Amino acid sequence: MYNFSSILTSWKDSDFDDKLARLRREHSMTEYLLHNQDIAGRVRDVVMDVGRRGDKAVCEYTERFDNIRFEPSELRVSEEAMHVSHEHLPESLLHSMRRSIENVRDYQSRIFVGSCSQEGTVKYTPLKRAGLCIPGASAPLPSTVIMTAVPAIAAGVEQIAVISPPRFEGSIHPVILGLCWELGISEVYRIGGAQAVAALAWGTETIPKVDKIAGPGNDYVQLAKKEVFGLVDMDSFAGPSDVLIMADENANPSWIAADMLSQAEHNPGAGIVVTYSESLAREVVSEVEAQCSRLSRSSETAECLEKYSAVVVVEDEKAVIDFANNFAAEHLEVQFGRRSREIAEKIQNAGAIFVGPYSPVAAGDYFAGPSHTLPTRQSSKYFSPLSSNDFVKSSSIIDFSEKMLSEGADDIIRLAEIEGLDAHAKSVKIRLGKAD
Ligand SMILES: NC(=O)c1ccc[n+]([C@@H]2O[C@H](COP(=O)([O-])OP(=O)(O)OC[C@H]3O[C@@H](n4cnc5c(N)ncnc54)[C@H](O)[C@@H]3O)[C@@H](O)[C@H]2O)c1
Ligand SMILES: N[C@H](CO)Cc1c[nH]c[nH+]1
Ligand SMILES: [Zn+2]
Repeated sequence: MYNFSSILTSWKDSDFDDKLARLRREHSMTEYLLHNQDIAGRVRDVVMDVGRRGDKAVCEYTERFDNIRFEPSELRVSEEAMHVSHEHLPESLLHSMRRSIENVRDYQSRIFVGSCSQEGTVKYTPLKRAGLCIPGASAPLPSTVIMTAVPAIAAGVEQIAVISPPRFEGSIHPVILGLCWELGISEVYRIGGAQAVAALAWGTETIPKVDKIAGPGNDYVQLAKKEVFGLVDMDSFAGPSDVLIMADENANPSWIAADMLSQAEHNPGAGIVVTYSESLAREVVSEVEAQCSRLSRSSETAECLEKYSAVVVVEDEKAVIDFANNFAAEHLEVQFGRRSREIAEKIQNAGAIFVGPYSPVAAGDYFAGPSHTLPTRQSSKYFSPLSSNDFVKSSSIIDFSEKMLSEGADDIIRLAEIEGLDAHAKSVKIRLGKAD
């Protein structure tokens, strides 16, 4: 059995401030970007090289980082392989996937701004071509296909290209392929990391350029998305997973422990609890110790608990809420029994908020409807979850009549003249017969 007593920390302990500062550093975007300039530099080199040399560079980096030698013509998965993978999906799995897809489609359609009529003010147009990153190195994540592709489909994106890193013998997990086929996506490339993001952003001889790249991934994927911003659009920084669980004294310690472990098993992943109840905190730690050893990925999960996780006891309820707003979690659980909704109302910073004891993160990861691709490293202070609204762009509409122009003419002319831009002023005057 594991001993995780070191993750417990209380405001009454002398080293509390130090432990909290370490936890904040571990999860801070600022610290991460300041101290990973070397990776960012290598990612930039890969991105630029792919821009200059296209497929040749993509194949070289795939050989270097994934140990697979491909010819450019082999990068795209054949439709035959995708069709066969779909045929082999077990009926029960396909049934669960379809229920999940329906929930996501329904939620993403309901929140889509593009379907609200804004006649005469703004025009929404779906992006034509989106590139989606599906992780596959530490663990293949088929559910991420649903959580990235269905929002794009709900927005009306015409073409979707998927990248996912090659595993042994260059294959992609068959469930990822089968699921893409189920969703009508037939353009899948078996490449990952910065080289794959760069290929989608620049376009290569065999991979057509996209308009936006979205989806989770490791440091190389996320830093490459940041690097190609401008050439294409990108979604948030969706890196290593975390959950912050706010709990009162009546919350269930074994359920909380299970939810902490479910994020820590992502490796890298973090489970953090904040409560004002010392007895609950102690029970959570014992439960984590008891449950961790029974998991199939127990040693990696234990490592993530020790490195990135914590059970924090603070003074009172207000301190719990302040901690949560400061931490800006990717996933935030509110385990305050009947008061969970009321407490959730006080939260400003969180990627997704899971309200009450029957909303584990797993419900959002697989089924509820919002995408599980969420901003990490405390970036939920300024980024939002991936959604159908990421796959639409807007054009403003200015549709003046002669009357409207003449009513605004003096102001427009004055504002243009103060900038010394006579031609701007004249373009109004000429229409109203005021030009000299
Ligand atoms: N925030 C979210 O919404 C969310 C959702 C799902 C997954 N995730 C996260 O996504 C991540 C997935 O990571 P993964 O390990 O599966 O990787 P990945 O599949 O995202 O990327 C793997 C690729 O990285 C490249 N790479 C690896 N080591 C490299 C090196 N030393 N130099 C250059 N390139 C290198 C390789 O080309 C490899 O193919 C995890 O952190 C997981 O927690 C986040
Ligand atoms: N919790 C992860 C990041 O939000 C997503 C995921 C995929 N599969 C299981 N979980
Ligand atoms: Zn998860």
